[in-house]
Amino acid sequence: MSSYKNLEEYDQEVTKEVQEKYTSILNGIGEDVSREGLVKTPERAAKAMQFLTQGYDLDPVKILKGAMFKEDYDDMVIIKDIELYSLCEHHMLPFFGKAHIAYIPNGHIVGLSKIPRIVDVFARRLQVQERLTHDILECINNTLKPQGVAVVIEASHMCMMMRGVQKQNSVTTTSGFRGQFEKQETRNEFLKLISSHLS
Ligand SMILES: Nc1nc2c(ncn2[C@@H]2O[C@H](COP(=O)(O)OP(=O)(O)OP(=O)(O)O)[C@@H](O)[C@H]2O)c(=O)[nH]1
Ligand SMILES: [Zn+2]
Repeated sequence: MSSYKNLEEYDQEVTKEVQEKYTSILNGIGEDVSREGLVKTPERAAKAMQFLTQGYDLDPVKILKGAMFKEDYDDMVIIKDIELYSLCEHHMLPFFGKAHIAYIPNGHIVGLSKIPRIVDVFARRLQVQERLTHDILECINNTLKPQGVAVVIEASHMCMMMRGVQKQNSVTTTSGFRGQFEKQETRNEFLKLISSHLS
């Protein structure tokens, strides 16, 4: 089964190559790479970047297929408030927030933890929020083949907070709906349930 990378699992050649680039970046911004605090920074940054982009090496279909169980339950299953951290592909700065995901089974349910796992698989890549939303949506739709699937993501983008327009409070919401969730009634039930505070 796919799992997250341990530090010792980083590809040494990739680490070395990326590390050299980070040394150039530090030099480029006028830093002294030989000062104590920075000596190991290029290596740390190279490993951090590999961690944050490890989703390219993971197979979300395999993750879902590894825990699909035959079950007749055919009501809505919602996993809400799944925290996510990704990197915007325009600035390589973080965007972060929550995903709310629902599906209506069609003969098979999926192990609950696999939904947040596939969120991480797609979030740990260079992304835009819209594509991240659709990647998750299509993966569940094509693999689980449910009666319907819905994905809502609410996120804050550091590239809009720390730089650029410098807006601290704006939240971007993206959504995608397939199957039964294309019907207004089902979609509204889902939206009502994710905005309630039952939990
Ligand atoms: N649609 C979308 N845009 C994003 C996302 N993340 C960052 N962006 C935007 O990507 C755009 C890139 O625009 P550019 O004008 O090429 O870059 P820029 O000069 O750095 O733009 P500013 O951020 O406005 O300073 C910006 O408007 C960002 O806000 C995302 O997930 N989705
Ligand atoms: Zn950005």
